[in-house]
Amino acid sequence: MTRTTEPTAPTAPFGARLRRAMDTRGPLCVGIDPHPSLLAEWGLEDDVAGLRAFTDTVVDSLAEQVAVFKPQAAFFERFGSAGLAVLETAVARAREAGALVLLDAKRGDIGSTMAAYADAYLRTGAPLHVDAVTLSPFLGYGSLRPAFDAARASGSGVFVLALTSNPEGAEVQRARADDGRTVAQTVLDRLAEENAGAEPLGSFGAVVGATLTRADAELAVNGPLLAPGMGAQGGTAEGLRRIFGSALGNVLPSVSRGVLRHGPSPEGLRNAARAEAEQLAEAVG
Ligand SMILES: O=C(O)c1cc(=O)[nH]c(=O)n1[C@@H]1O[C@H](COP(=O)(O)O)[C@@H](O)[C@H]1O
Repeated sequence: MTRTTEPTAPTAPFGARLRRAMDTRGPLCVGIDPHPSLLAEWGLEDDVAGLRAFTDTVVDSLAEQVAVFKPQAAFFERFGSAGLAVLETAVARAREAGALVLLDAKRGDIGSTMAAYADAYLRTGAPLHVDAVTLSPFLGYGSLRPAFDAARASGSGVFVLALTSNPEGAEVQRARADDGRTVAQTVLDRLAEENAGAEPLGSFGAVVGATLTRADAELAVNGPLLAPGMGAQGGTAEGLRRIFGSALGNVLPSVSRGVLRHGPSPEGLRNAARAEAEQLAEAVG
């Protein structure tokens, strides 16, 4: 009988591993969003074989170059268990090649169910264990506690939605609580508590869109700030300086379609990711 070996927990916490990846590979996250329209542009069918070819090409082309991949779970879930199998393989291959994997799942639920999500993504040895996962705090920040606990135990990380890149987000996220703080600021303040004392960087990040005009929030959470919305949604490298100010050093800009539309040629993908990284280094440095 063949025994499978349980992977050991990563030695360093996610924040430290992310800091090292951003410093050595540049602060760029490439989203893996296999939209049906992109599959068509790549000459692929909108089926599991097309999904697998697309995902493998992105991972094989960029895994030694980019700091972080962010697969968007929805595009894999569209295909049921076969799609999840593609995701599982991609996660393993990306991590083997030295890239970190942030699964964009935006999970959020009552605490007891949150514990099951944490078990799915943040437990060492789970089939879909990733380096970090995106979470939604809108059932109450405290409901995410099982995910923080699981992440600490396995050296993983989480990114909590604070100020999202879509225009509809503001009506919830900019709403003010009785103490005058916005909902987003309450999330950011709780993350700062979570990351207190962590060096060189905490493992618990916030999502702050690259499309905002201004943050109008205190962003010093001592953790990473994922900035999606670059490219296709209008976010620019120059805009990051305006939004993030002195927190710029902790920003992980994320681009999906802006890079993916340069495939299926591996060279095209690599050049696009390199160009993004250079622009970012110039704007952020
Ligand atoms: O959590 C995210 O990644 C996310 C948060 C947010 O505020 N806005 C946002 O666009 N995203 C995700 O980032 C990706 C953006 O893709 P592009 O617009 O193609 O770069 C999608 O997978 C979105 O689901």
